[in-house]
Amino acid sequence: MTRLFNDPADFADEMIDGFVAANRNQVRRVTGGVVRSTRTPEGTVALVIGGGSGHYPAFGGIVGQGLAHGAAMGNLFASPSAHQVESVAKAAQRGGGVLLSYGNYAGDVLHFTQAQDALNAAGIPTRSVAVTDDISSAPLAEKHKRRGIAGDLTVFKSAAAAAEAGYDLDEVVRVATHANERTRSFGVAFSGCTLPGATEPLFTVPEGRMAVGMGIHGEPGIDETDVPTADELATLLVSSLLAELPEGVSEAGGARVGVILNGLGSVKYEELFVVYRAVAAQLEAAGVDIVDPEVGEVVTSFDMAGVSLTLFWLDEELEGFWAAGADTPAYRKGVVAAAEQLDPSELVAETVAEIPESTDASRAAAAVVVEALDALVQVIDTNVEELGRIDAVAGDGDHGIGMQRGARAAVTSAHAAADAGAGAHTVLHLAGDAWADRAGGTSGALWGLALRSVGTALGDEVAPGRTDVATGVQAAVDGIMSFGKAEVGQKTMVDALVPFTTTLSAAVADGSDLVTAWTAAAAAASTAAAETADLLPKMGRARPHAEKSLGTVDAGAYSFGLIVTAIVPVLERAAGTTAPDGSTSTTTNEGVHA
Ligand SMILES: Nc1ncnc2c1ncn2[C@@H]1O[C@H](COP(=O)(O)OP(=O)(O)O)[C@@H](O)[C@H]1O
Ligand SMILES: O=C(COP(=O)(O)O)[C@@H](O)CO
Repeated sequence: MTRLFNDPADFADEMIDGFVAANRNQVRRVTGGVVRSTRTPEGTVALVIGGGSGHYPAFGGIVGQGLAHGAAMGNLFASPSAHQVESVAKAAQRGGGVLLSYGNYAGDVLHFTQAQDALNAAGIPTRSVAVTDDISSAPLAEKHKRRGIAGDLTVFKSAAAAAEAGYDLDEVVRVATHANERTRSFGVAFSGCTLPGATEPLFTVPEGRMAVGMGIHGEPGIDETDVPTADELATLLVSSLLAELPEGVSEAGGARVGVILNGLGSVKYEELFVVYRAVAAQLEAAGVDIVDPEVGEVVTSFDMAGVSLTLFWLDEELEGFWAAGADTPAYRKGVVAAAEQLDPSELVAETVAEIPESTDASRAAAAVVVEALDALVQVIDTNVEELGRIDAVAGDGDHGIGMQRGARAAVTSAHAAADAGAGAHTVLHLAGDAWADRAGGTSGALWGLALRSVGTALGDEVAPGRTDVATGVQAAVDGIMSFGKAEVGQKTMVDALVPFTTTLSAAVADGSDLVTAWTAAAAAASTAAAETADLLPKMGRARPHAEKSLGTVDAGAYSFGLIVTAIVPVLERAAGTTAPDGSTSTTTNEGVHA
């Protein structure tokens, strides 16, 4: 149970502010996260890590000498936005290029990839390595689909040590990739976790039971048993990992191995030590030479009761990096020479976006956009619990809170922009950035992209007509499919998006007014969303345990259908076909004219 918070919506930001205040000699606050407070030699590679808040020490807690140069820190259990990652990377980089490294989660992959593209376009050579150590989350043949858990530490530490040894970007990528190949983890859970302000846990484990292979966000596991003894748990963890030796390791006997026994938030250190006693004995009985074991909290999940074991199969190069010193707020090892502190003035604060010129016509359209976003927030607020329930069947259950965070941030930004005289394009662009920044996650990335795409089509000059709206919707769908790589039939929001845009564009082309066209398109999207219950997920977090999803609709498709349906009355009012008191009229609207 999480007890200490103010407004839950501000928890992540307030947590980061407090973390920075408590660790001023190691980290500095920048837009999107934190960077080292110490100077990094010019020309060296910067390791920028990141992910959702709620996993301390990951990710800000392991920023410092011998480990990360910066961490992009997203909202609770949601990836940071591309903008946040880009901001941290620009503050951390010192001319040698950037390696982005993060846990392999759908939202993180989308946002970090977007940031990587933007950084390369800005002339900062940037590469990425996603951590895929959780052997329970996908079979070996699909190792690239596995989730990242406490193996973050072995990959991040190896990459950082290589960067501090002066390796160039290609070599740092090679080391990080090799460390990821040589890292295997396996975890169990005894309870769920409750996010700040929530009255119910995000996910649960039945009392007296142990969820084997459950993810750090409650992603479904592979088995459930009674809670074992500490020694029996050690046997399960060790045997599961010894059953999958990485390439290049022919046998456990004689192998040198870094070991992490990780607590997920509410298992006491003393309990971990009882388990580690048996872990060490069983590894040594298998002939393993244990090197620099870590027992404690490396990657947590709020107040989740759980344990994971990580084996880092060393070779000579990796052992040197594993043994290297580090000095970060949450992880210290060996001796690290004190580096010069940066002057606060050296970290330039981000500039606030200017509001460009717009016409009265576009500002009138912007007012309709704001009303549509208000309707969007209202329908998400009404359905937030149901969206979380649907997403929890095979995903991590955060679709409802993620959409709510994003939508509320977007509407706040949209109102502010409209009040400042912004046109439709600017209102939608700022709303899209705010959505992605606050929501993170897969839906945060995609809805941010969608709003920006529609905004580009509407512009800040003309009174957008139904053709402009249809063009903007099509651009949004094209962008989401190009960026997210999902196709129809793979159980994602694309299954509702495509029928929506197809129906809308066809109706507009046939001469229907916008209200008629949008109403027909919303019906098509809602029907398609309902039909996703018969599909198996092929993309996103629900994919690894797809069979659990049969019979349940896709959360993103369902929320999309709710949203476009909720916008119909807004368009009717804008077209003057429905008065604020709900009475209707029969005017033909040529476009979105407030
Ligand atoms: N590659 C993708 N393209 C389009 N939509 C996707 C993709 N991957 C996942 N989704 C959508 O995202 C929804 C989950 O959103 P969210 O809860 O934000 O994801 P996560 O928590 O995994 O980041 C899914 O129900 C699905 O509709
Ligand atoms: O869950 C996380 C990110 O995954 P999403 O796909 O954004 O939900 C985060 O807690 C770990 O980075």
